[in-house]
Amino acid sequence: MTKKVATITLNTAYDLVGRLARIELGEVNQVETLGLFPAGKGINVAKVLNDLGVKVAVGGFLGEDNVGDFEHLFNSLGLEDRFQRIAGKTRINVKITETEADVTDLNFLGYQVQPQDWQTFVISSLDYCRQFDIVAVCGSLPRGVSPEQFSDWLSKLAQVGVKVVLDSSNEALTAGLKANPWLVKPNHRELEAWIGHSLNSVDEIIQAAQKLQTQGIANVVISMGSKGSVWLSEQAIVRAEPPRCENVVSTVGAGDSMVAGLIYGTVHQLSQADTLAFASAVSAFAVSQSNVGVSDRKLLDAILQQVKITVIKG
Ligand SMILES: Nc1ncnc2c1ncn2[C@@H]1O[C@H](COP(=O)(O)OP(=O)(O)OP(=O)(O)O)[C@@H](O)[C@H]1O
Ligand SMILES: O=P(O)(O)OC[C@@]1(O)O[C@H](CO)[C@@H](O)[C@@H]1O
Repeated sequence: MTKKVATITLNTAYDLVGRLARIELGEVNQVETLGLFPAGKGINVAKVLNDLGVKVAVGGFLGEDNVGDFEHLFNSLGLEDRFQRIAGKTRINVKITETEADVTDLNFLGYQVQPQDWQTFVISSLDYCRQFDIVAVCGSLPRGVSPEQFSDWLSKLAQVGVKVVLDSSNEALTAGLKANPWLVKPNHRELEAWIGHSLNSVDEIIQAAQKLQTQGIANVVISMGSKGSVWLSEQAIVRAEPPRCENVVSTVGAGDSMVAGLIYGTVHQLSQADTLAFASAVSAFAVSQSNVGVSDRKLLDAILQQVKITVIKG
């Protein structure tokens, strides 16, 4: 039977994505706008899964003042809309890619979740999530949701019997880890922040990831940008190296595309190595475009052929 998938985004965002040679602080900067997208990590994961032919439901919070483009997206893709509308606006995140540099993020403030909103969310989400096999909980916490509330809800979600995939950062990641999700995907920097010191080689990254594993997390996937990723499970440690992308347009959503690829592999019962190879190809595909999604399956297959997989232990 096909596995049912939902993604939860508590802190949704409109992404305003652009590109310029170099940001001059204090000056007027002309930006080549690449798009304004209804987004947030869980929505990005859902968009990619939908392109890959996996049916997805989406939930979390949306500000009722600027909900239009989100509803248009859900309708046009046929995503099952479980979002709770609350007072206020969904935030806008500005993302600028400089030539030969990383993305600069300017994340603005959005809605504030009220205690009553959270109570309603906890009751309804724990109810509707029962019908799913995999629930991906992605992104940061909005104002009004404490790490303790998040951890408590996530523990209850795991107890419902779904496979919880967690992709978050900072205090939400630390709090979420206490709920023993089935899979986590921090990036290299997030792992450093969690462990409290820098990690300067793949070996050091694996050692730190093993500490996460011993906390009771069955699958720990660490993404390392253009250097690829490692996946530690009870069975094996696998490393994937994507091909070098010559034309990086925007790395926004690369991590979300990887999470979508990991879920795709799980849904289709691929092996650990095949799943990580597939997820690497999907995420490498993502950096060559301004938005997330898989528009060209042939190109994805071509990238997949170039992913290098190494079984480090297994
Ligand atoms: N320049 C690149 N070339 C090829 N693949 C890449 C590149 N950058 C990222 N990737 C792929 O995307 C995956 C996720 O990237 P990264 O570690 O930057 O995630 P992230 O920081 O969670 O991303 P996000 O920007 O979505 O938060 C990597 O493991 C890799 O497979
Ligand atoms: O502030 P968060 O929730 O951690 O991240 C939000 C965000 O940066 O993540 C996505 C890219 O991964 C974007 O669509 C969105 O703006």
